[in-house]
Amino acid sequence: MVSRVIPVDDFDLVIFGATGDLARRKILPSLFRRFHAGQMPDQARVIGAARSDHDEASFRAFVLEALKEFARVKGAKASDYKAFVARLDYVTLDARGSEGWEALKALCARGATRAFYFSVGPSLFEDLAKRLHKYGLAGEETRIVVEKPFGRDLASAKALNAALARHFDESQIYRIDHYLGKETVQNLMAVRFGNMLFEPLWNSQYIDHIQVTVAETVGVAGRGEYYDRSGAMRDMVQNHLMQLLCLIAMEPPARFEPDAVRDEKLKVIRALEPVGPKDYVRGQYGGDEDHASYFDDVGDEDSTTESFIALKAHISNWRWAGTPFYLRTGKRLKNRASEIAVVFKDTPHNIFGDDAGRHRNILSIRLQPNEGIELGVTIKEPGPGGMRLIDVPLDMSFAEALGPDGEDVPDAYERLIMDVIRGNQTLFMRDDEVEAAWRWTDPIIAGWEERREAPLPYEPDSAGPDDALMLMHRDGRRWREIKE
Ligand SMILES: NC(=O)C1=CN([C@@H]2O[C@H](COP(=O)(O)OP(=O)(O)OC[C@H]3O[C@@H](n4cnc5c(N)ncnc54)[C@H](OP(=O)(O)O)[C@@H]3O)[C@@H](O)[C@H]2O)C=CC1
Ligand SMILES: O=C1O[C@H](COP(=O)(O)O)[C@@H](O)[C@H](O)[C@H]1O
Repeated sequence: MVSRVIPVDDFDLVIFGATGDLARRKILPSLFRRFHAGQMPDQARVIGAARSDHDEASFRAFVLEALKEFARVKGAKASDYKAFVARLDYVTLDARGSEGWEALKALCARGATRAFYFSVGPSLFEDLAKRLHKYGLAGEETRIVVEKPFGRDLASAKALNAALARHFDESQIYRIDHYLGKETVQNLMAVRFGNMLFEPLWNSQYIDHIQVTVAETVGVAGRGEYYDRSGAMRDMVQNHLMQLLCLIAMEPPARFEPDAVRDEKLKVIRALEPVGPKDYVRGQYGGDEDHASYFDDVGDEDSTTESFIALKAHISNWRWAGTPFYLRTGKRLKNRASEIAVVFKDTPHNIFGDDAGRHRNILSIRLQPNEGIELGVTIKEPGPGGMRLIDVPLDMSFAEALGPDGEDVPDAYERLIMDVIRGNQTLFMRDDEVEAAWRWTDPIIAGWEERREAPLPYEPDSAGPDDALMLMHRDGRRWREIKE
């Protein structure tokens, strides 16, 4: 089965920060993949903008190098790469000054769909918005894409929302959370709302608990300065894990449309109960002969920033009262594995007796690697040996479902950038959603800061601090293994 390519309108996409890490690793390779898939209209252009001095030719050469490193596209020929970079322009521009803006305006004068991707540090977001307005580039046809972090607390997020709102309507602002662009995450909605099978059981009457794990093997080297000011709570929980929790917990929206979906997500965030110190565990990775410690990576041995967090959240509403959501994420863990596990309750009565063995149904939604969805179902062990029960997976791996041409699942940025061009905000966060997420997160962080809590050390290549295991053990539950 080959995935369908839905054409988009002609566009000019300006990438502010086109020489930066995100542009090289994600944005430009994703655009190339869409180009190679035939989704970029003939006239569509990508315009890089940054302070670095490039002319068109040197920028194209720079992008070619980035694509060689980061865009592995099956079947792409040298001529495809060349044809793609022929669509690129470059403007040397300072977000804080006047250099380059008239040239950018001239390049954007042709009336195609126009999007500006703010792939620069957040301290420049307001400068960019102001100048887009000043140079007449903020008209209603314009869309802006804003990268994370969107604030570091409620106050800064509100200030940023207000600054953008001075120049753009909310319908023009695309706050990106790349987790929403992941194929499996969108499939979570398809599975929930496209099947009769799950939704009747999707509540605290049938679901014992939910686990969300986003485990990374990488440390914070290279991003230490940013990370040490953020920590796992701000870097991952407030945004990515929160979005996953919303999609699992929300009520069915009336339609798969931006405000219908975002209204439902907002209700979930607003229904989250406060989390006290007994319900979270923070950790920080140590080092060994093969790995630098967190202290080494950030260059500060007094840092109390967490590189791991596990917490138990409750949603106070009819659907979820009594079903805990356990979330954990961390760096330098034993495997890179992200999964949502929906653990159903035991059957109300065991007709087979204790000796037969008993298994719970677990719906596992694997975000990465090996994207797919697996449902653990209890069956009889084959053979004449009596009624022994075993757990077998009903497995839907996306690579298989997509067929030989679709083995590499599209990158989240591919989907999200095309949604910007299509003008579809469904998978982007609205201002009130981001603020509500900070409103829940802030007191948790303020609590540990007031109590001057230091994170617990954990071994590299482990599952995090042992206390994180206890968070579930004391409830008579356990984390699923972090395995690739
Ligand atoms: N890298 C990643 O994996 C991720 C990044 N993000 C977010 O994306 C954004 C970009 O991150 P990243 O690419 O890593 O950052 P980098 O520091 O690698 O790149 C920053 C870019 O901004 C440009 N820039 C800096 N100052 C100015 C200025 N005054 N005027 C115009 N351009 C300027 C730089 O180019 P020059 O010096 O030539 O001007 C460069 O192209 C940040 O908000 C980050 O938080 C979010 C998720 C993941
Ligand atoms: O936004 C971020 O996400 C990455 C993890 O993204 P993934 O798609 O590789 O799961 C994380 O490493 C980074 O710290 C964070 O800023």
